Amino acid sequence: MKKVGIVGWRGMVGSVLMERMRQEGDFQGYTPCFFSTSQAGQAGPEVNGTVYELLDGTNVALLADMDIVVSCQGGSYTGEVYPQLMAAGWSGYWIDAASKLRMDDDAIIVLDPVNRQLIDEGLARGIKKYIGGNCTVSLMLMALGGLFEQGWVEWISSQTYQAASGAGAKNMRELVSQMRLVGENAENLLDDPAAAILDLDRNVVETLRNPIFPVSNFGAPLAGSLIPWIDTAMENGQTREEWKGGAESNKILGLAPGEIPVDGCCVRVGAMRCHSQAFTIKLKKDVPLAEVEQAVAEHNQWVYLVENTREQTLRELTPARVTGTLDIPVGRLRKMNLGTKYVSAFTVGDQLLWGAAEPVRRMLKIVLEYLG
Ligand SMILES: NC(=O)C1=CN([C@@H]2O[C@H](COP(=O)(O)OP(=O)(O)OC[C@H]3O[C@@H](n4cnc5c(N)ncnc54)[C@H](OP(=O)(O)O)[C@@H]3O)[C@@H](O)[C@H]2O)C=CC1
Ligand SMILES: N[C@@H](CC(=O)OP(=O)(O)O)C(=O)O
Repeated sequence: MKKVGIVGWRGMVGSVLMERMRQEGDFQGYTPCFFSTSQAGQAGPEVNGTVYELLDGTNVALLADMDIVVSCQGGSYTGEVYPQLMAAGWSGYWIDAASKLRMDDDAIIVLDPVNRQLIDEGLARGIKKYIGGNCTVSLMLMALGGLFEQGWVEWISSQTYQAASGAGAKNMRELVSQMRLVGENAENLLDDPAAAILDLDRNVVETLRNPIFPVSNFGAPLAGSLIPWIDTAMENGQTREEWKGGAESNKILGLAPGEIPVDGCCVRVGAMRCHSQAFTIKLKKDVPLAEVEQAVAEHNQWVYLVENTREQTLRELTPARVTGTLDIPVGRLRKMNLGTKYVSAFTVGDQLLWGAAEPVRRMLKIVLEYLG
């Protein structure tokens, strides 16, 4: 029996991974071992009737005993532990949700509905590092994979509307705390239908600007506001999140760096765990809209078209509708006034599912199948 070490299983991404693995009956055909960096020796998760004792996630000798390690523990953990495993001569498979190793030459960014061929070639070539992509990138490629597959895309500009979950569990709590405070402070004015709307507005703004408003995680109000900055600064004025759009998309598609330019502005909004994106797509030729729609809709079993009407958009194309599902709706699809080669589209996806846990879960199955 192969041994699979799972690190980070109780974190936010790891919990979604565990949930999906249970739903899909994935815990069979191998011996799972659960690791923790802070709870070694304590009782871990119960799987198929067995409660697993937690192993020390910092113990390289224990990790080196695994055939496959799946980590949702984060980039600093990977940065500390992976080099030690390599130095110890470990030759197992490392599957990771963190960005740390993504751009390594000997790593493949995994999104199998889009790049299964690259993954299979990698396995055959003896590649051992398989890393989940950035959430906005994975969700964009799940949505627009059909257009890339056709070779129609000249460039893409993406404007993102990213959920609090992308910044972590504490940030999700902070967003809801902010919402609560706004609601509590406005309660009397809200309950009085005769209250002047500008008084209500002033009340909300005063709450947002109050020095005691909880912003220690985001650094600024998100409820009733937005934050047009995600991740660190790059030298060229992009944020790292914006840089990932171009760098990771081309790598996932097996293209040369920058072959298809992807750039835009990444913005944090007050959604809980669904990232949304508006795309301006420049096609290489004037493809009729019906063919664009067909290519998008036929690419994978999770993507589907939302009719470009108010009714269908409000019903299908919102974080509230999509959250907690693997659905990848694509709507607002139309030719733009900019010219016949320009297409506009909008998509929503759960950033903890296709954006983080699902590609990793599926990759574990692919490696296990490969190893037989
Ligand atoms: N959040 C996201 O949207 C995405 C995250 N990722 C990657 O995944 C990594 C993990 O992210 P995320 O899941 O948000 O991280 P979390 O902070 O939720 O969890 C990481 C680890 O923190 C420890 N921990 C400490 N206290 C608690 C607690 N009360 N509940 C649960 N875990 C606790 C656990 O490790 P231990 O048992 O060892 O103490 C856990 O595995 C990120 O660093 C990022 O690299 C990738 C894509 C998207
Ligand atoms: N940066 C993403 C979440 C994330 O963890 O991305 P990455 O896996 O590229 O570090 C966000 O804030 O929405």
